[in-house]
Amino acid sequence: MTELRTLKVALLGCGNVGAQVARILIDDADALAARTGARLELGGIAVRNLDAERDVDLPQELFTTDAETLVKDADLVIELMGGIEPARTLILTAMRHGACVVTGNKALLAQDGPTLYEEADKAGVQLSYEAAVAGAIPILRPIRDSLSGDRITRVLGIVNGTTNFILDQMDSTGAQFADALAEAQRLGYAEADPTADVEGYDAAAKAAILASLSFHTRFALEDVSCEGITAVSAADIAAAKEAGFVIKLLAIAEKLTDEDGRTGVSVRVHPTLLPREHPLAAVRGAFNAVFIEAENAGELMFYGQGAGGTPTASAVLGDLVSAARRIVLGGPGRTETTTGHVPALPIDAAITSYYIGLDVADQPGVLARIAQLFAEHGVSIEIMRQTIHRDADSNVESAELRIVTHRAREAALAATVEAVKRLDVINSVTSVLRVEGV
Ligand SMILES: NC(=O)C1=CN([C@@H]2O[C@H](COP(=O)(O)OP(=O)(O)OC[C@H]3O[C@@H](n4cnc5c(N)ncnc54)[C@H](O)[C@@H]3O)[C@@H](O)[C@H]2O)C=CC1
Ligand SMILES: N[C@@H](CC=O)C(=O)O
Ligand code: NA
Repeated sequence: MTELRTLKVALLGCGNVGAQVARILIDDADALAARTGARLELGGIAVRNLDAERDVDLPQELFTTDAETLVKDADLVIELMGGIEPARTLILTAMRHGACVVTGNKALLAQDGPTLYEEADKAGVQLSYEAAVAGAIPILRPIRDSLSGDRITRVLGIVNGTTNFILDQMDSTGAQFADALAEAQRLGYAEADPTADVEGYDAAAKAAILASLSFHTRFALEDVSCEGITAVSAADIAAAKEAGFVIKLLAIAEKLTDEDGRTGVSVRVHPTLLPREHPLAAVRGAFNAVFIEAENAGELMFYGQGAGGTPTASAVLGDLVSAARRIVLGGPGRTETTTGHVPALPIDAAITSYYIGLDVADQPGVLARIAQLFAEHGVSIEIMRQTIHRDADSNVESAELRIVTHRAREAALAATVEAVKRLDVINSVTSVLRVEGV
């Protein structure tokens, strides 16, 4: 049998994902070599603290605090430190020294992707990041390769495991937000700073990557309209449940034409009501799922574990083997194309439905006045439900109104809500959430 060549792998970071990647590289070395056509030798692991406790038992001699020397001497570099610096500089150094890079760092890609893609092109190396979006789910490669002969029109997905876990726990067990978040952190789903998860920034970074690959145009974080789940209350979840909906944090990227006839892409992240029978409503715990609509393929759905050390390591290893195979064959291949030039549209151009909860005075004519305001703004009502409450002490009656609208422009919906707030019969607007799938 011919001797296989050896490719040197440098690993940066040994946390939730990095430790699992190191374990698989060592335990499955023979199988990986057979699939790659080269031996993938783990040359070193850059860490901050040589003596830190790790999830996995790894040979101590692999650890180093000198990440720079490690990347300069590698054929393949895996960046799993997270954050912007020093990850950015180390990736650039690795590529300038001829190494292909695999990363899961969506925050860095969303902030400074173009610099990294340009450097990869210039250096003739591959930059792969399947782990950065929806963890283990193969989603970027299908968009980039399998669908490269089609035109994607819409991407809709649950791409953050932590927030899906929290919303699911609140929906199914009545858990408090803080307890559900602590459990997600314990299970290794949450980012080092969970603000990125609960405020929607992590999903927004993934939405920017999905939109860029789907529409062949570079979209940055600032092109994404972003709303997290911190304002979603237990009352919102209970009201949604009673009306037959579930609340999910969705990332949406879709091609639209705005009121001026300009075609662009609306990229957004926000809590969304979905009918309980919608396929995305069945995505539980930290699982992720992404729907893609393409002109010729029609509807496609990708489902699996979107977070956690071991599942995410699977995506990293897939990228590593693919990059190593290309080295063996000679040539980096093409990692992304930016041939399109579609603008990012503001949130006002989005077309969606709204769920609106109102606390109103129980007087004759109130419903008619509210319905008239909706009609004046060109927003049609699909469902209107009223529940009467009587305060036992004061004996005063008030009414709780729940309205679901038909699809309309976001700008018209927002203007309707503002006008409703000004009506003297409105005590308060208790919730405003977007609805998909009706
Ligand atoms: N945990 C998950 O489910 C997923 C994580 N990711 C991404 O993968 C990357 C890694 O995530 P985790 O493993 O969860 O993070 P983590 O926080 O568990 O691990 C990062 C490790 O890198 C080390 N590190 C940070 N700066 C360093 C430096 N300057 N030099 C040496 N070591 C350094 C930290 O000490 C830590 O051990 C992040 O970019 C994250 O966004 C992507 C998909 C899923
Ligand atoms: N914090 C992220 C990890 C994966 O990207 C999540 O919860 O989905
Ligand atoms: Na993925």
